[in-house]
Amino acid sequence: MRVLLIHSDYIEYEVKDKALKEPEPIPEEMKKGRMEEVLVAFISVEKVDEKNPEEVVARAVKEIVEVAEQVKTKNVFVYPFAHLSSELAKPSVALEVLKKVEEGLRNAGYNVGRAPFGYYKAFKLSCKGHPLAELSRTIVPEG
Ligand SMILES: Nc1ncnc2c1ncn2[C@@H]1O[C@H](COS(=O)(=O)NC(=O)[C@@H](N)CO)[C@@H](O)[C@H]1O
Repeated sequence: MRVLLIHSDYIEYEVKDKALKEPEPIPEEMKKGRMEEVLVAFISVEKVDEKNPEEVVARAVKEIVEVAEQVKTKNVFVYPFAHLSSELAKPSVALEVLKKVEEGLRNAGYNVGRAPFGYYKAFKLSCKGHPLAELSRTIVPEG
């Protein structure tokens, strides 16, 4: 799994077209979204993660919580992003993993948003620019 973490004043997105034949079914209210004072986590789920998705989810939640504590935000936005890796997991696995990361962060007490999976989306992001505002993590299952 590749994670790009951007501490932002805001992120906003708008769903455009389908990027997959069968994207995640979403309610009308998920077609646009915005979050403020937020740690945005752009996540590419990788083929290697299919070996132990549970482990990768647990470690991703831990890494994201650590950064959220450092930058002092309780708001996290999970953004499915297929461009941080050339070895992507198949969409069915990727969506499940992303939903579990969202759930894990919520269980850790964070306000969590997530962008819809399998769509082309327009987005605007305002990076805060401080020394910890741009970080990345690579998580590979050991087990
Ligand atoms: N492994 C993955 N990790 C994160 N997001 C993914 C992954 N696979 C698919 N997606 C989601 O599905 C969308 C399309 O994925 S994609 O790989 O870019 N494109 C496609 O698969 C098709 N356009 C055929 O190439 C991405 O924008 C993202 O929302």
